Amino acid sequence: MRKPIIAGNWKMYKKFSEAKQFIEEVKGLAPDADKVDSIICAPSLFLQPLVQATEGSTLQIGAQTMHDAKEGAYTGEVSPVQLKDIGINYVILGHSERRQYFNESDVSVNKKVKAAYEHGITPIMCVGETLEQRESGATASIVENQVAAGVAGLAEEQINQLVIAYEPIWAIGTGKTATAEDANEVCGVIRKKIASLYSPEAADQVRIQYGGSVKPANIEELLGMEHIDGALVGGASLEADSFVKLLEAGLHA
Ligand SMILES: O=C[C@H](O)COP(=O)(O)O
Repeated sequence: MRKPIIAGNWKMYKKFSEAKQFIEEVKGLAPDADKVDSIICAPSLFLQPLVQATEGSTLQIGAQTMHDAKEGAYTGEVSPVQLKDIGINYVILGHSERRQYFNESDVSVNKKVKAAYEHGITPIMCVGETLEQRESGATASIVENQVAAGVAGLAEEQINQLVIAYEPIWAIGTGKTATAEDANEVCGVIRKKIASLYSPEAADQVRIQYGGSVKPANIEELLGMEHIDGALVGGASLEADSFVKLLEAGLHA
């Protein structure tokens, strides 16, 4: 049985005062860490104070991106060493917004995934198809290729720790959710790809989240699916009440 992982992705939302207020409201309500992994991926600017604010809580703070180099002349970037040093254990990599607006490619995502492992940070590696790709029947091949490129060169014991987020781009922030069956089917494709690249055991361990307009009203159905082990949530992670409901759904998955 794979432990559910519910991660909020705040993207570039919230002022610091709002972020702190949210953490104060949620930190005592996150489930036991042995039952659900509960994570908020906050803007880089807020990471260190939010890590401090969650000390002693099962709510963890994650990052939304990082550079693959451990240090260097990369103005504006944050390194895996810097993240680990302040207590960050999760990082979202290859989110479709990073691929679309910041030129991230399968190759750069793969470098970042490897760098995250080198520094003891668990990657949440995002994959997903556009509407055009879905309509042309290319979803499975697109997602399989993204997965294969993203994990290239990783050892099987690293794969066991991996989190993959399947986020159909057309469902992000649009209010359109993939049906639970469709989401499960693609998550199943991902699991099968991991089995073919590594082993059935690795495929059984890897955790796969669904992301794209997840909210309290639909999370239970999604988490009830065979291949969906969690959710990566944007909009519905911004309000404390709503995020707590998502965490509770993880507890009952
Ligand atoms: O990382 C989260 C996803 O982009 C989903 O965002 P959303 O829940 O607002 O659709």
